[in-house]
Amino acid sequence: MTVLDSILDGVRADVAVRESVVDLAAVKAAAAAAPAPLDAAAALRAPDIGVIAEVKRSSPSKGALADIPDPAELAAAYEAGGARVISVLTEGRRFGGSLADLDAVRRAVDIPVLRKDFIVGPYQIHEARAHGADVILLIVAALEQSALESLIDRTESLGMTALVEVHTEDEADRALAAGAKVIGVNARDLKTLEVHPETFGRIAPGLPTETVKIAESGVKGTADLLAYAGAGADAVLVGEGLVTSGDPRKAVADLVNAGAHPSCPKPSR
Ligand SMILES: O=P(O)(O)OC[C@@H](O)[C@@H](O)c1c[nH]c2ccccc12
Repeated sequence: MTVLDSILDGVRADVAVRESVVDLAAVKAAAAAAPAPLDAAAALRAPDIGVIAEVKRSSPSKGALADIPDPAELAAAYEAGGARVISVLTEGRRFGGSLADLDAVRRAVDIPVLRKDFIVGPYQIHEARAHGADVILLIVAALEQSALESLIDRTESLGMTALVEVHTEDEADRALAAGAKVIGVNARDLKTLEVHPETFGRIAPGLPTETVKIAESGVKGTADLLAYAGAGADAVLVGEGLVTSGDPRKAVADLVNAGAHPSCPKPSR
């Protein structure tokens, strides 16, 4: 059993518990009553390299990264530093996140918010919307093709953006076949937890020009952002490098400024 499989087992158990308290009909009604979603795809397509800044307490590979007693304060610092989107991990068992974190961040910022979790079915998508998310993550390695397609459709029908995560060329082909418009290449293989920074440069050039391309994981500083930009990234998704920085506003601003500098390669759109 891979790490991903064991995470998914825990997620399914947790979703079943939540659904026994708030059923699908109720969560759909809450989603329908939420304020309209923001257009995250447009934000990510804007000129220069975008930064998606993540609220991340711990990870299966590194254990505890940061306490983050006040996720709203951290998210506000990210926004002030120029982040385009805030990513909030809501998986509890391995990443120490929660829907309460998502709520707190949603209240604290005016930019799009990504619910970062292991989505296994439609319930979590309506739940994400009900808690104010504008973007959700769909991990190709965790989903059958038919489920991937229907979850992308469900996301878009709620006015949200699906960030479809891939690790290999085959997964990228599956993402495109399922209709993904925003693709994240995760340098961390969720089956082995190893980071391979060259993965983005291998996969991104094969994606259509119009696809929004996000480089995920392993960004510690501006050199990493510049390398991903050179390989065609529209945006980078950064967790550990920000939560462990001591000054998250400055850490984001340094990345944003590097991505806006004339010497930084620009997205080819
Ligand atoms: O902390 P890092 O190396 O900057 O990585 C952030 C992000 O890419 C990572 O948290 C991530 C990418 N895809 C995921 C899927 C689930 C959980 C976490 C992730």
